[in-house]
Amino acid sequence: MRLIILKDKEDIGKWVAYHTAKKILEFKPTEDRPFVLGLPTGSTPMETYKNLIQLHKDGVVSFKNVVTFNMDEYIGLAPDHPQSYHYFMYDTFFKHVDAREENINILDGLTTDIKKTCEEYEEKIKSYGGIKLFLGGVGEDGHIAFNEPGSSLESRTRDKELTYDTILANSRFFDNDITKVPKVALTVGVGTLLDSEEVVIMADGYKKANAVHQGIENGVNHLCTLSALQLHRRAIVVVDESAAVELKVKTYNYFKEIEAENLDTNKLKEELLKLK
Ligand SMILES: N[C@@H]1[C@@H](O)[C@H](O)[C@@H](COP(=O)(O)O)O[C@@H]1O
Repeated sequence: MRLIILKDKEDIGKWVAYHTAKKILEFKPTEDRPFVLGLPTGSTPMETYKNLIQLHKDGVVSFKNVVTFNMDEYIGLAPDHPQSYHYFMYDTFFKHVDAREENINILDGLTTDIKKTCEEYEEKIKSYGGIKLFLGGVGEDGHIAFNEPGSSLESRTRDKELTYDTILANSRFFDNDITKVPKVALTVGVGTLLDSEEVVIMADGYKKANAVHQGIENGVNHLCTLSALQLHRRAIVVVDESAAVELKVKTYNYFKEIEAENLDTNKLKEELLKLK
């Protein structure tokens, strides 16, 4: 696992956007051979989307031949509900770039057949040969997507009951009223994420520091599904200084040192522009 420690959330957004655009450009996607990208919602990836949109506007990257699969969706929220992940994705990202409707995949929170919807999602991912790059955030308790503590590390796309902590944390998007937060969600599994060719998880702020510590310095454990990334061949965790405060000085120094060449976002952008 790589750990990239950057100054702040703005830098995380740049780093992850440049990294993502670089992967897309290197892949040279076409209609018949699209780049398959896994996408998250939440406040953490906002900066990444902002930077990806700018790169698109500057003519650096196109999403025309990028097929996307979103991580999760609340059960019971219609796509036009402002807090649904459908709405978030269009509002935050898709409507600002050249993504094609037929290439966008988001779990249907209004499905009447959960099992079928989840199986079809997995099948569709497979039909594209799997996900090249899955971006994600992390919950305060270390969950990735909606894989709450205790999720099987082999789990696939399914419905998942949300913990009280997650409901409480997400109530900030629902007028701080926990009764308005859906109690169940559809989510890709830990196994689904681990099957991706590369996974990049972002975390910023002190509230995520414990999750980062548990996920990186402790053993693989279903109580912190972020830690499952230790089993992944190509996992990158990108954090800011605040989210790194609970790491041991030794761990912090080690990753700062071995990644020293890879922390300069201006340099990353220059490298990206050379690929254009
Ligand atoms: N299902 C989402 C996760 O995918 C996200 O990583 C987490 C953190 O959200 P935020 O980035 O807003 O802190 O929230 C929700 O639980």
